[in-house]
Amino acid sequence: MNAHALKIFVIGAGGQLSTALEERAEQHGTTVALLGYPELDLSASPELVETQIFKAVSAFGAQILVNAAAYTAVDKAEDEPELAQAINGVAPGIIAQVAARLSIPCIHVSTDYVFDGTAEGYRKEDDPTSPLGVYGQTKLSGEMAVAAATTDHAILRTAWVYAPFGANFVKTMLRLASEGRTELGVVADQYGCPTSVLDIADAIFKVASNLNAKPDDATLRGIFHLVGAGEANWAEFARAIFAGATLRGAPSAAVKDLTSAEYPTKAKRPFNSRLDTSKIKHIHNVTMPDWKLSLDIVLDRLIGSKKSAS
Ligand SMILES: NC(=O)C1=CN([C@@H]2O[C@H](COP(=O)(O)OP(=O)(O)OC[C@H]3O[C@@H](n4cnc5c(N)ncnc54)[C@H](OP(=O)(O)O)[C@@H]3O)[C@@H](O)[C@H]2O)C=CC1
Ligand SMILES: Cc1cn([C@H]2C[C@H](O)[C@@H](COP(=O)(O)OP(=O)(O)O[C@H]3O[C@@H](C)C(=O)[C@@H](O)[C@H]3O)O2)c(=O)[nH]c1=O
Repeated sequence: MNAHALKIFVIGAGGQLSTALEERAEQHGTTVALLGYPELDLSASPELVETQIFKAVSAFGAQILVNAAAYTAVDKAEDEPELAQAINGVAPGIIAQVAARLSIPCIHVSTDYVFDGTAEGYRKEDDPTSPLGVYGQTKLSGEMAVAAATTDHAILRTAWVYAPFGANFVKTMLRLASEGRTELGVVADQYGCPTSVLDIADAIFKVASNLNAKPDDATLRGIFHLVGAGEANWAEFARAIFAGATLRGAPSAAVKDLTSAEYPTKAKRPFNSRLDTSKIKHIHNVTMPDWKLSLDIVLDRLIGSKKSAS
């Protein structure tokens, strides 16, 4: 282990982001420790949560605290608003308070679903928020709790996250095709920016290093949008997944465009949640790859590399 490695403590284990951070820590010259469910239950009493986190983070001697845990079941959150609020709305504030007590920066991750999706174009960090459902409302409340607890924070709003592991849209599409579905109806009127969790992890290591290097630089702190370059609607995203599957000899399905009304869900989703990433590019020097290039990397890991044409 590198004695000078940046020590990063991650709240959450086994999720997409916590797994990616753990996997990529060494190549970024950092040492990562994680604390997640069931050892830590973020919905437990705030006193217990704070005590457990403080003890673990201070014992590790962390220089940065990252919150990678969240309640991410968008539809289920409509039926469990209190649980979603405890995990997404309250716990981030407790985590940020621990960071403040230890005088270390806190990196928190939020979502495009804080927007209602009615505006045109790409959303900037200070555009008005107006979440449509419980998940987005609780994530917005978490952003506010972090900002209230410490100015030494970076809140990274990402979107449409996919990974070679965990639960995500790419894996759902591949699973449905492998189960024999030959045609799938997918909504084509919700637009956003698909984002590989591997790119998010790389960006977090860079942001962590910047925050650590310049503890008094306020411009490095605040809210930043962090999504894959490019855009898609969910049907286009699905078609790209199946095109990649076909090239790799894996089962694929035809995609039929649906409207949101034709694919009813418990929670409403924004029609346009494209995020503008120029702020993180200019301030943290983070340039996110095109989501289609990153999708290739994830598909390589999930179903193997492309078969050469013979
Ligand atoms: N996934 C996406 O499409 C998007 C995610 N985000 C945000 O990115 C961040 C990372 O999300 P991602 O990794 O994809 O999410 P995952 O759902 O893959 O992981 C969430 C993690 O939080 C943990 N967790 C949930 N409840 C608790 C609890 N009560 N106590 C402790 N840990 C808990 C889960 O543990 P367990 O598995 O044991 O339940 C899991 O490790 C989150 O802040 C999310 O809101 C933003 C935009 C899009
Ligand atoms: C599986 C499936 C989904 N859909 C639609 C439903 C929805 O509008 C869209 C995406 O569905 P999902 O349920 O996979 O995605 P969803 O849970 O809405 O994804 C969101 O997760 C949270 C955590 C975030 O923060 C967001 O950025 C976003 O990634 O595709 C279809 O149209 N057909 C299908 O067969």
